[in-house]
Amino acid sequence: MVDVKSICCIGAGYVGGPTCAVIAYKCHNIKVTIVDLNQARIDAWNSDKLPIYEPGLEEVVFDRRGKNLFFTTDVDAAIEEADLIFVSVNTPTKKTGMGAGMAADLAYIEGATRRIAEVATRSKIVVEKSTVPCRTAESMRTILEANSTGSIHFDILSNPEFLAEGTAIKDLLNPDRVLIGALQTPEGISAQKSLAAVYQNWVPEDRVITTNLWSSELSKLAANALLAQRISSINALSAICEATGADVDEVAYACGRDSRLGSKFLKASVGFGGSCFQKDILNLVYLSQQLNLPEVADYWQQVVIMNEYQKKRFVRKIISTLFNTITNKRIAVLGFAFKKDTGDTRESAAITLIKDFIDENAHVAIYDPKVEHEQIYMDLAEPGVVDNRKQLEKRISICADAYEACKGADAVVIVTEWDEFKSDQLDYQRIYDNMHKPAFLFDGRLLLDAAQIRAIGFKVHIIGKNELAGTA
Ligand SMILES: NC(=O)C1=CN([C@@H]2O[C@H](COP(=O)(O)OP(=O)(O)OC[C@H]3O[C@@H](n4cnc5c(N)ncnc54)[C@H](O)[C@@H]3O)[C@@H](O)[C@H]2O)C=CC1
Ligand SMILES: O=C(O)[C@H]1O[C@H](OP(=O)(O)OP(=O)(O)OC[C@H]2O[C@@H](n3ccc(=O)[nH]c3=O)[C@H](O)[C@@H]2O)[C@H](O)[C@@H](O)[C@@H]1O
Repeated sequence: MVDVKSICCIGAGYVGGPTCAVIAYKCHNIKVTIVDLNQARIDAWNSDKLPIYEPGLEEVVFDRRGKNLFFTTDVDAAIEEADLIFVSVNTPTKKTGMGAGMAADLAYIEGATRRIAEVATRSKIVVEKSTVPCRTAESMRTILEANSTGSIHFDILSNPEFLAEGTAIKDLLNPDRVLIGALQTPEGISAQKSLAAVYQNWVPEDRVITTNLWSSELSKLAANALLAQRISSINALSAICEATGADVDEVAYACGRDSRLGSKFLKASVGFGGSCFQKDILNLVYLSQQLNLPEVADYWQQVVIMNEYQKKRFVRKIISTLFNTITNKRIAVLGFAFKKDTGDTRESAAITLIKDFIDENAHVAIYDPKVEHEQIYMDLAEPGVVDNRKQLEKRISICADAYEACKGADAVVIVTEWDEFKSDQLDYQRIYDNMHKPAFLFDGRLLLDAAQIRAIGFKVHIIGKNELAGTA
């Protein structure tokens, strides 16, 4: 077993940054160096304004930075110094070539692995932290072994990350479980124990689960698929609720009280977003196809199909309610991030919705408390449609607060569940007074008290609720 004294993390993103900052925070005797090829990102990690917004992250980073936590682009030096290396690079869906639109692009994993093989002059434990298809560790081991010389030995572990954005620090400080997969050889098991010992500095022993490598890799894809499946299930039910007068919140509560089902992750919404759910399910679909399991592939694919349906269904509802046209109407979109408490916009439902509104020739006024304006322009630019900034600026306005976005609007659409949009936080009377009449409000997050908002005069549509319910 190796007594880990020095850790390198390759990839200073949403996972590598917070995960390894928490290790430094909890293990003062371990030197943690987080590296990235992206100089701007590393500069931001070394500045007062960190590159990602995550509650509690600043406290952790500012406490340990310069002591046992370092951020640098000097990848080779950090690899060389480390006993243990986390590979936490991006694994996006492939855009071209075999498996395009489904399979994970493993080029960054391979690049980082080859770098380790080139630079290392002594044995290392290499930990797959990124989410990868089942058996990727085998490819990493083959590359490392083929490129290593003499007495250097590499142990590969799988240690997938389960944090959710917006609660990353909380999740890392108090995880439900830490999963470590290893080859079940004496060396593999010893490496597994070395990494377990790092986590056991703050995670209770019974929450550190050890499995074989392939179970660990597949468990990560499985966990995300099961979570996303719950959202698609409740969203499918939300359509039935709207058509029947059942209330999706009441249905979710009634079902969630069954201890076999549990109450979490049953919030109907305008559709799940984020960089991982769709990517990881498609990855699982591709894996199933490759394994010649078409029924299994179709089963998981349906979770993504339902998510797309939910977004389109919401857009259709908005357009039909606004008398079948939103041309030249002002639509205020509250929230652009894929969920609250993050500035991350990857795969956010807001992007799909707003592009559809633009296609219908509406003017879209957007407000989000944490997303950078430049990011919104980047996400909405679409070659051939609104491919330059000037064109886009004519179609959207990015506003400083919700009141500015809603001023003169025909409809307000709540897309992200930020606390500041709740009925008791925002002055909806003031918003109503400054809107075109009839003033429509579409709540894609079940955030508002419908009766209260209707009493002001708004025409309200809430996902999973039928306007006429209770009146029949
Ligand atoms: N974002 C999330 O909440 C979660 C993500 N994951 C998984 O973790 C992995 C990383 O995700 P994120 O942190 O969100 O990605 P990210 O895109 O924010 O960060 C990845 C970083 O790796 C860097 N990088 C790529 N190749 C490199 C190389 N050869 N050397 C040095 N740096 C390199 C990139 O410049 C980038 O800054 C993905 O596999 C993702 O599926 C897992 C759990 C949660
Ligand atoms: O692999 C990953 O990247 C991570 O993906 C998700 O985390 P994340 O995407 O950050 O956030 P979630 O809280 O899971 O939310 C994902 C999306 O589902 C939506 N959601 C979530 C819960 C719910 O009940 N309803 C619902 O619509 C959210 O608004 C958001 O758009 C998982 O929760 C993490 O465990 C996992 O590590």
